[in-house]
Order: sequence, then structure tokens, then C-alpha cells
Amino acid sequence: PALRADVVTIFPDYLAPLRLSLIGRAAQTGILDLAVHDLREWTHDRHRTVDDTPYGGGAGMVMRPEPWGEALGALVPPGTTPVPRLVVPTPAGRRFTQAVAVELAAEPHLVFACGRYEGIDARVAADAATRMRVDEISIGDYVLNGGEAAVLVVLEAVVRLLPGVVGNPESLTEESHAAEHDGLLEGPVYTKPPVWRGHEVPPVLLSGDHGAIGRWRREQALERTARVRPDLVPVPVAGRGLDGLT
Ligand SMILES: O=C(OCc1ccccc1)c1cn[nH]c1
Repeated sequence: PALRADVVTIFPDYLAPLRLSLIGRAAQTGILDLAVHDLREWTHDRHRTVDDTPYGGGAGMVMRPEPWGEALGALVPPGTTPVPRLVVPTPAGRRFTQAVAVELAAEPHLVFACGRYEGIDARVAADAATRMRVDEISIGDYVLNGGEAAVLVVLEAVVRLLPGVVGNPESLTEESHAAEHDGLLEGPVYTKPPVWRGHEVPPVLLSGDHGAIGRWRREQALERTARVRPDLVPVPVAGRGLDGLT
């Protein structure tokens, strides 16, 4: 497989959507080797306890280190090659962007640790970091109850970049945030009919003048990016001028 992904969670059913559609097909065709594991497999008490009260007080519960240590030890036994990257979704992580998706898509093996409650005992990441790269990743500045939804987001963004997953790979280079698109947002798109409820498709798109169409699309992308995400608009670098940006 191009990518092996292990997901550890106390809610394995939450990851069921990964068996559908695009990601499901990638798993069926062997491009993706996906395994979802229930963290409670690595508990030994009658109540299969995975959490406890936080040292130092405070509200909420913290996920205990022992089950995680055993789970990661079972999934990544010492000497495992290639060494996987441990991805831990958390609001306290580095921002997940298309560039990070591209980076993760180049990895042969990803292990996802889904946190719940107030998070996972910090020693789990510290201990794992002695054997593998630990990547704490945020999919946005908001708080979820657990990392599972974030894993669905990250895996969808990553798996669709793997060769053979999406029908037309060219569609991957023309979309918002694609590096080939200078990280700009995609402008408006249209299909038939040429007039719908009195709204016309911009005539340039029906002109067959591919130069004009390319310039119009670029202009629309810059305009939309400046309006919606001014932080993404590239500033001309001294000496680089506006090459290719006009
Ligand atoms: O809530 C998130 O992850 C679940 C989580 C993990 C650890 C402690 C609390 C919550 C999240 C938000 N943006 N990106 C990830």
C-alpha cells in the first residue's frame, strides 16, 4: 500500500465513514491499508478504564498513559520499520493545511491517537517521541469532544492525494490552496445550462479563448482570495515583482 494508517480510539464506530466512498475505495484497492483499534483492548481492569482525574486539579478527566503505552507498543513494536509518524489531533497542535496534507501523504505509515476528555497524559507523546516523530495537529481553532472527527478530516485530505485515488489527478492541482495555484482560493465554477434562472455564465468561459479564460480565472482567484482570505494573498517579493501573479 502507498499508505498504512492505524487509528486508536475509544469510539471505533466513529471511524466507520472511512469505509465509504473515496477512502473506502482506496482501502479496497489496497492503496490504503487502514486499521481502526479500540484503545480499551489495552486495558485490563473490569471497567476497562481509560481515564482518571487530572493531577493539579481542574475539571474534566485525562486519558491514562498505560493503555496508550501498551497500544502504541503493540502497533509500533521496537524495531518497526519504516518508523511511523504519530499524529495526535488536538486544539493545541500546529495548524493542518494543504501543505501538511502533502507532507503526511508522503509518509509510508501514520498512527493516529484520538484524544478524548481533556486530552492524553503528556508523557505518552514524550515517550513515543523517543521512538517516532510525534506530530500534534490542529484542524482549526475550536474544541471538539475527541480527535476522531479530526482524523476523518486529516485522512480525507491526505488519502485523496495518493496516486490512483481520485479519477483525474489534474483536478488536484487546480483547487483552492494547491501549491500549483500559489495557495490561492479557487474562483467561481460553472456548468450547463448557459443561463439558469436568468443568471448567465460569464461569457469569457464560453469564448474558447483559453488565454483569456486562464487570465480571467487568475483574476477571479486573486479577487476572491483578497476578499475572503487576505492573509493568503502573496505579497510581491522585492526583485521578484508580480511575476505570474498578474
Ligand atoms: O478538539 C480537537 O481534538 C480533540 C481533542 C484532543 C485533545 C484534547 C481535547 C480535544 C481539535 C480541534 N482542532 N483540532 C483538533
